[in-house]
Amino acid sequence: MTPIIQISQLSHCFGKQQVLHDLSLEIPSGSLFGFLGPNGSGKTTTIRLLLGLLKSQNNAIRIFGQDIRSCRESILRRTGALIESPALYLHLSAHDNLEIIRSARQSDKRQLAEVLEIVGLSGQARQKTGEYSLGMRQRLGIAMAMIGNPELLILDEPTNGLDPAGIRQIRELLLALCQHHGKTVFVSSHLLDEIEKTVSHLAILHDGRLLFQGSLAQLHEQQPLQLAIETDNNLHAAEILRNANFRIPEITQDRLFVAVAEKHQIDRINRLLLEEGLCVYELNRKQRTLEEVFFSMTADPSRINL
Ligand SMILES: Nc1ncnc2c1ncn2[C@@H]1O[C@H](COP(=O)(O)OP(=O)(O)OP(=O)(O)O)[C@@H](O)[C@H]1O
Repeated sequence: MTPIIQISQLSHCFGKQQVLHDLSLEIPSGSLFGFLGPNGSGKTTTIRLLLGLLKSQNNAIRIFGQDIRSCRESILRRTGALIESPALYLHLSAHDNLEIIRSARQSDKRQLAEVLEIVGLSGQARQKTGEYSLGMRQRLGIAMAMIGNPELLILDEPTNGLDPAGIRQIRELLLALCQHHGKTVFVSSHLLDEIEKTVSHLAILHDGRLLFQGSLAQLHEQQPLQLAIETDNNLHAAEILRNANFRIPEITQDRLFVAVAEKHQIDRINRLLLEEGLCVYELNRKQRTLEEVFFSMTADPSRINL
């Protein structure tokens, strides 16, 4: 896939504070790309640089193959954005808020009904946005970003402050935008569960440095394999495996977890336990959640070999 956004060695300083360090990223066209990082890691700064709201200090950002510094206008015509919360006229309806943007962008009037339908607000289109819930406002913000039918949507923390139902609606909306409406969606978030359920690709940022970029599958492949084992005597099983030089990171009441480097060790573990007369009830690969991976990376980024 051709990258729709290419960032190469992007650095940024606010005064003497360097907040981005040589950030290089490629966002594949058609992807739902999650941009993850703890508070203050530089996500919003990156997004503001992508949109030309901050001037990049080196020649590092290309979107649709064009340089943001020299082609900002033509890039923004093909890009919709939502940074945190949408700026709404609260005394106006959703329809009228959208109409202001539509007329400024001189896009087709039929788009209003279309975007309202996509974000599930057709029924409340004439209601004042001051009466909208936070989730409805965020969905309207995404509808606003879609006016002009942009190929690329850049959304900064669109689920911030939402309840679980609101988060789920945004998640379904982002998936639909990508899968059914052909958009590339670049979304920042610190909600790891959400990212794991939604994105096809992701990048992890920490203190302005990139720790990982790639697909979710690649991220999981890089993680050490662990086996969850249940036997009729887990303590004895742990002792047998330790004696055979296996590392046991964790024992819970009903399982022990064993670190394995290669697939064939699983067979060896099984044989060792059976030879010692243990009953093996379960032998299962344990996949670390994104949350576990994220915290292990951000707790000690130097350990990650990317
Ligand atoms: N306008 C500014 N002037 C000075 N420093 C800033 C400015 N904007 C951001 N920073 C600093 O840059 C760093 C990165 O901030 P940024 O908002 O990009 O992080 P973030 O990952 O988006 O965090 P959050 O999840 O809290 O929004 C922080 O240390 C922040 O204090």
